[in-house]
Amino acid sequence: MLHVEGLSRRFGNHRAVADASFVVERGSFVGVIGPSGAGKSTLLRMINRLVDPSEGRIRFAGEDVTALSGAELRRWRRRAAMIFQQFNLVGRLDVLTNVLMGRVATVPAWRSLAGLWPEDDKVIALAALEQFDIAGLAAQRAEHLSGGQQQRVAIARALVQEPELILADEPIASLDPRNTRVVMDALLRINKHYGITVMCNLHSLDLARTYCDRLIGMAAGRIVFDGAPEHLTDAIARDIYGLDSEQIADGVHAAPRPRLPAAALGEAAAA
Ligand SMILES: Nc1ncnc2c1ncn2[C@@H]1O[C@H](COP(=O)(O)OP(=O)(O)OP(=O)(O)O)[C@@H](O)[C@H]1O
Repeated sequence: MLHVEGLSRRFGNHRAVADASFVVERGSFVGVIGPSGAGKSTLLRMINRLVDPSEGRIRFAGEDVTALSGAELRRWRRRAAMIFQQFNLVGRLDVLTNVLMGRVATVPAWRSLAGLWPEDDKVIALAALEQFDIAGLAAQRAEHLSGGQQQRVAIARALVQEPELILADEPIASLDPRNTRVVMDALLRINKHYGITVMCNLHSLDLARTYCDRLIGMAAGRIVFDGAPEHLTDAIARDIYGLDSEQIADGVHAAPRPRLPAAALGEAAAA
């Protein structure tokens, strides 16, 4: 179980996340919704500790995540795998090797550096690709894949980390409608088939309502809704997004800001 208690993050005088508190039950699929700039990404990044909280505490299965550093923090990032809008694959490497990167903590460094991955890990990585119908792409360079295929590779890489929690930060923001469905189905499969808890930032209310069993609504850094999708009325959605009824009916919301690849921000690719 994930406990978030009074979590805040300030950038200068601006509070990107203000006093967020909630508990996430194991095995749930939680959508974090809200307009651009609401604090969704900062919230997820704090849980993974890519961003340090200014105040508050994160606990997971009794462990104080906010207090972790060094090797303990790296271990936490394996348990809480992050999926990014821009996929964060190594384009010049083949798909199988990208997925094997998710096993990097379980093999001696010399083996991964030399590309001498244990056969067992290759089997695990291929099986993960098969889960998402892309095993046939194993030998292709990641940069030659479509966005939807790349995001499925990123999800397979997260899966082979054997995480307990997946934090997906706008995973479908760069994808067309068909690939959006394919990627959301892949996340749903991870959640339902493997029982891995998923927290997913989404701009589309329609998608959030379709895939998530709980929604956390954010506006201006604060949590303004926390409940089942069926309890998120159009009136509440209007308040969260500051939109009119027609826009809510269309499921259209402010587009996310394009993000720099996390690698460019110095973040760990599959941390
Ligand atoms: N590194 C940073 N430095 C300064 N301000 C930041 C930083 N990261 C986020 N912010 C600010 O914090 C606020 C929340 O940003 P955040 O990216 O968490 O929102 P979001 O809901 O994920 O938005 P989007 O949907 O557009 O991705 C915004 O006002 C943003 O400009």
